[in-house]
Amino acid sequence: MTTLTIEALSIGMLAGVSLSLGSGEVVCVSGPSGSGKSRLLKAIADLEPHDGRVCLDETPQSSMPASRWRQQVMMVPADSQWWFETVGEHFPDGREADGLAEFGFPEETMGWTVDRLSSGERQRLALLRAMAREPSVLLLDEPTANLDGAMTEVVERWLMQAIRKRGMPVLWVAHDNDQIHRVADRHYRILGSNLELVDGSH
Ligand SMILES: Nc1ncnc2c1ncn2[C@@H]1O[C@H](COP(=O)(O)OP(=O)(O)OP(=O)(O)O)[C@@H](O)[C@H]1O
Repeated sequence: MTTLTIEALSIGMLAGVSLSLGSGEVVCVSGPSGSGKSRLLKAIADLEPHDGRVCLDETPQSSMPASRWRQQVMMVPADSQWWFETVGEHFPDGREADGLAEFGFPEETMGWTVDRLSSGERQRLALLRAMAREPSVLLLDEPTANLDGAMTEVVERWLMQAIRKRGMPVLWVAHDNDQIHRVADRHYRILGSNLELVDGSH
């Protein structure tokens, strides 16, 4: 059982955000462009300085080196970063990615160079790469923004199965209400400097 607790977190325009996510729970956050969704995820991932407290179970973010925290509380940004020449070098121990075939990739994908990837391929491979590192918590920033309807549903199903099986708390930034209805256990909307619970989502 893993729990992520956020207490009185403030970053940018957002102030005093408090949230608790239980094992296998998906909490969606939506809000207008520029309202602070990505910055909220970055603060929780310890990628941006912020006020307030974030805890993984009983362990505060402030007590752990940022690199170790980020391995456990892993953010998958909308624009993923790739450092090596080939896809396979980004996967731990050269391990084959679970879900490769399901996401429509041929076996030789691990040998592909990163610079040939389309935006949708990058997005799917970034999700597989994150899951291969076995984080305790997942922070997803519009994980299907570059995918068509059919692939969005494949990726959603795969993610939901993995999230429930591994019991990961997940904060999922989304703008599509249909997707939010499909995946969210709870839905918050950013209104000004606050997160407001959307009616009927709990
Ligand atoms: N490091 C930073 N310092 C100061 N302001 C920042 C920083 N990073 C982002 N901002 C600003 O904070 C606001 C929120 O940015 P953020 O990227 O979180 O928005 P968002 O809700 O994710 O938007 P979108 O849906 O367009 O991706 C924006 O006005 C942005 O310009």
